[in-house]
Amino acid sequence: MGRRALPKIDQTLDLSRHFYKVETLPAPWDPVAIFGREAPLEIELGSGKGLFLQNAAMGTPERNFLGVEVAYKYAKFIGHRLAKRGITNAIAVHGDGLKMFREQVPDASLAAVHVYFPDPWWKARHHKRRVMNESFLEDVVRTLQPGGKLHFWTDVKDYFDSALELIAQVTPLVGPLAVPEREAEHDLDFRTHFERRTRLHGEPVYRSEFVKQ
Ligand SMILES: C[S@@+](CC[C@H](N)C(=O)[O-])C[C@H]1O[C@@H](n2cnc3c(N)ncnc32)[C@H](O)[C@@H]1O
Repeated sequence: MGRRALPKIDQTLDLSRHFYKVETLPAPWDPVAIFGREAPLEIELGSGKGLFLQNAAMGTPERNFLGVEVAYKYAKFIGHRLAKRGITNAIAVHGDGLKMFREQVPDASLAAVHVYFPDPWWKARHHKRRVMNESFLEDVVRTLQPGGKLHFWTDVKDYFDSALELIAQVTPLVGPLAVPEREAEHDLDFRTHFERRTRLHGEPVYRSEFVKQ
């Protein structure tokens, strides 16, 4: 599926509290400096246009959310989206999420990791570029707190099956737990934009959830 152009953003809006670059995140890692409070932190890798971040932040105000997105214009668009709505418990970060996990996210610091509809890299010789790889999964296990969750959804059956096999092989995560499909109550009542598009096309979505014990 291709992507539509992004709506224009208001260049005068102050994004300084909602849009970061991986290199400008506080070092050492300090979510309190970003969010101004202590709260369970959830990270989404590959946030696209940011629907998950917006809905999750508004629906669970007692948690903090960080979305990392490698495409600059999407990351900035998300920052704008969050700033425009005055959301204080979510930020967008521009950069390589795999590198951020490897180099910056501390052990046992996360309540959840979310990966929704990652780029499928269809050709077998490109599968090594898939984000659900062994090294990232090791980082997920390392950075989740006990009881923390990994959420992985996709519309690509082959990616789903191979990622679940890899999770079983290389991690102690418990799952997959069943994630039932929910009826959408309004036009943006989907986990992400890609879930919305996939379901509006009448195609299946494969959902999984794992827990670190
Ligand atoms: C197919 S889109 C899905 C977007 C969104 N999760 C959704 O479901 O609507 C995958 C997104 O992952 C981003 N991405 C790919 N590799 C990444 C990485 N290493 N770090 C951060 N974002 C990444 C891409 O730029 C793209 O926006």
